[in-house]
Amino acid sequence: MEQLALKPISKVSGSVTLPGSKSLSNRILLLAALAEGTTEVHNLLDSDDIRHMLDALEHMGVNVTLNQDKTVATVKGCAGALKTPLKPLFLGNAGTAYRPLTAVLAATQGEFELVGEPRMEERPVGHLVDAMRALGADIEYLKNPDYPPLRINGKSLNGGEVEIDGSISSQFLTALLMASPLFSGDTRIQIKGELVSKPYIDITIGVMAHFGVEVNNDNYQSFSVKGGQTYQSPKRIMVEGDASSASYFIAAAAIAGGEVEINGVGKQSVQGDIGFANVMEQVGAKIDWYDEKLVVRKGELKGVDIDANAIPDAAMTLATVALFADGPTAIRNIYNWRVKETDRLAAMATELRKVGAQVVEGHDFIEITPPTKINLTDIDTYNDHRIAMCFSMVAVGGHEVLINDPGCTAKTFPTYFDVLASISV
Ligand SMILES: O=C(O)C1=C[C@@H](OP(=O)(O)O)[C@@H](O)[C@H](O)C1
Ligand SMILES: C=C(OP(=O)(O)O)C(=O)O
Repeated sequence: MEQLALKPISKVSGSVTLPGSKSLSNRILLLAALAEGTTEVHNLLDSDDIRHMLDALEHMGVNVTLNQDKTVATVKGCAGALKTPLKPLFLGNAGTAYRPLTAVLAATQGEFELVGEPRMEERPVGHLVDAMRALGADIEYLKNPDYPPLRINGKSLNGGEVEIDGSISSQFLTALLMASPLFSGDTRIQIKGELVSKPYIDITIGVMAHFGVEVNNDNYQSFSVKGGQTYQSPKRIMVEGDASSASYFIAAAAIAGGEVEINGVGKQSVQGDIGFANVMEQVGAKIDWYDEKLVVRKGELKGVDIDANAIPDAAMTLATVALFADGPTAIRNIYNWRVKETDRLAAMATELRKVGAQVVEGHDFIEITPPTKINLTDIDTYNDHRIAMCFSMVAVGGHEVLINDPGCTAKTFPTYFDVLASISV
């Protein structure tokens, strides 16, 4: 297996331009494909998760052309008329492709098989399938109940009143919302349990609005969408930089200093993970906020105790920032770390202990006490892009670290280690 030896970094300084947001890219591609009209998507992310969505759309007859560096896509909308693909749609481990496609295809005439990487078969999808079945969808589990792969016999659905469990993943509600305008009648969705990762629902509602569909959100408890609508292309749409990817550069500047300008997200960001910048201000980073960029400098780093339910992805970065804080850090209300690329609570606890931290791993929290001495060790990355990127903070803190399988960053940020090198001194 490939291993990357990251040498100690004494300072980070300069400017980075973030790749496009994963969450926005895959939502926009799917709605552009379903829409009436042609959409030019700018600053699209070029990564594995997006490629899986693009391949799936292509296999269903959608015409997409990409520019040379694959950051501008021209999508000819099919006005809801996706074709039955000749083979199963392989969606890797991309939740933002798998979940929305499950709901949308269940409401589209045709037969579809949705498959993925082995880990995708361990990531639950039952809450979404339950809701879709309650609306009359014909979805079959091909291996284990509640988990991918799925066979979908798509057909016209009427909509109506439906409940969905929101306690494990917001992606199920996102998927149901995106499919709702395709139902013939109106839909009213009631949330069961406490909805997690709420800011991602704002992203969904915002993208749907760009495509001409309004969602009524009653305090994240119930949602309503009118039926019988076709998405309308906005003609041109710009993807903002990825706020989760920004977290690594915010953290790096806060730990190592120098000054880093991060282009692509700022005060105007629609992504909840921008909240990581506020958390880092609490930790001690010095941040200047502009509409679409941040400038970050080092500060004295304090341990904090936060509820990170709203920023589950960026919060992982805090777990490695914690290695350099002056006291313990607690990250709470993150049970669903366990059902993402790997069991992230267990994996982060194991790898942080290898570096020398004292760690308490709870059912839905992690507490990290910084080590007195950082050990030289190799970091297992569990095919989880974020673990690979998070542990680069060890080098940023001035200690060599060996990252196993660094190529796993291809899920959302294939050029991450090059971009980090470009600002490292
Ligand atoms: O809707 C989205 O774009 C996402 C929602 C979050 O998942 P959960 O809602 O499962 O927490 C997040 O972790 C994921 O990376 C992207
Ligand atoms: C949880 C993640 O991915 P997914 O979109 O596959 O859920 C992630 O990117 O951290």
